[in-house]
Amino acid sequence: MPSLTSIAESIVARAKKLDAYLEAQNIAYPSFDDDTLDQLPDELQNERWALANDANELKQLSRGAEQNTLDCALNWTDALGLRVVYHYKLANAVPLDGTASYAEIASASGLKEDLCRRFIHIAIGNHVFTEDLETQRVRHTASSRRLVTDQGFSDAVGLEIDDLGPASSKMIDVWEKHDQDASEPNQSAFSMFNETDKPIFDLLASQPERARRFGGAMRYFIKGDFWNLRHMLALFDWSSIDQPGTQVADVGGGNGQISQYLSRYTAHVHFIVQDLGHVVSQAPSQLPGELQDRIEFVEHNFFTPQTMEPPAVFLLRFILHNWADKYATRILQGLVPAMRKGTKVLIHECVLQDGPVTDSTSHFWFQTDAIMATIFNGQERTAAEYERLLKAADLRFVVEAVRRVSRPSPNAKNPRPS
Ligand SMILES: C[S@@+](CC[C@H](N)C(=O)[O-])C[C@H]1O[C@@H](n2cnc3c(N)ncnc32)[C@H](O)[C@@H]1O
Repeated sequence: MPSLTSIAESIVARAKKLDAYLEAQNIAYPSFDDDTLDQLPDELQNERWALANDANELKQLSRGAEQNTLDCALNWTDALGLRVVYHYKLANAVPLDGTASYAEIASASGLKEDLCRRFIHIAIGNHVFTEDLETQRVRHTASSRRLVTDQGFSDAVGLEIDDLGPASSKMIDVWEKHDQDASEPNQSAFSMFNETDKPIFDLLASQPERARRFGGAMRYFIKGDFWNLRHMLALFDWSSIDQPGTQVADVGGGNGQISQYLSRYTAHVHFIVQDLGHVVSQAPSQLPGELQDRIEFVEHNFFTPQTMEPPAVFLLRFILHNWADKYATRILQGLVPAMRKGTKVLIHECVLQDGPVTDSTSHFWFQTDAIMATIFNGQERTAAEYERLLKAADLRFVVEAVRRVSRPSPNAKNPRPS
């Protein structure tokens, strides 16, 4: 382990680089009121996340083993503070550029004044709101203000804090009930918490506001660079199959947005987007006219054997992580009847790193593993786990390559080259 001083020196070196850029561009230093680091160029965004990781490591070392573990154990109190803020829309009760008294916040939100004060004070510990010392009036920080001004951000916070976090409290009960072998999507912690035997999307289908929030949160998350579709171009040489007559099956391809993107970077490939009936019946109407003859939508349940002529490529993007091994294996087995020697299966997923991961950037993917477990009984996997899955489906699958995009923070907003 490096000395505290050397970690601190790394922090100083990184901070100097960021400060130098801000100064040269006449941009204010970041504050809790104004998150100016969002304005950093692509090449400095990675420096920013590295600074955060170093700072986090130094913080954890200086807090020490006990306090650091207790910090983790006490996370629920901060989550509760944020949940109260979210639930009662306390951020909306404070003017964007002014202040509000606790009485005014109480009257606008419907939450009793003393509860407003207590839980806003908890949130202030995470720089969600601040309070003027003399007047005791509440003022926004960048975080609380964004809850008001950015619906997607608010949806993302709400989904985690109001829906998924509480549902995760049932994870161990699910394991106990199913001999630690829970694989059914309708027996997830989410389903148990919501006292239903429906899987998440069936339940949300009858709850429009929750479904809207889920969709809003997903759209917010995939604005991050990790999900930028241009990575699809770097991960596979599409020109190698771009000949007349070539077909690509986009399995679970939704409304065809991936195929649409790829069709703009190929001249000849014909894309067959497969999904459930209710999805493919809506999708063609959203297709731009010039792509009508490049992209076809076909109803296909991926748990059933493929009946199409063997395509050059089966593309599975963010499909397998929604499913436990039992089902992921079946999805892969379903491809086999339409495979010939040389047929490619492109699995585009987050691939967990092997071994211990402590930096907060990579740790995010282990957090998504917890999310997959909670809502679907699904999971994120390492490369070795994907290989095991493929071999369990059919011993003839051969892993040719595992390609990773450079590892920007999943929440980084600015696109950067892969
Ligand atoms: C997480 S989304 C991924 C969509 C797309 N591949 C992407 O990367 O944006 C999962 C997709 O699988 C589809 N799906 C779920 N169950 C399915 C099934 N049994 N057969 C075919 N598609 C299914 C869903 O409708 C949805 O479009």
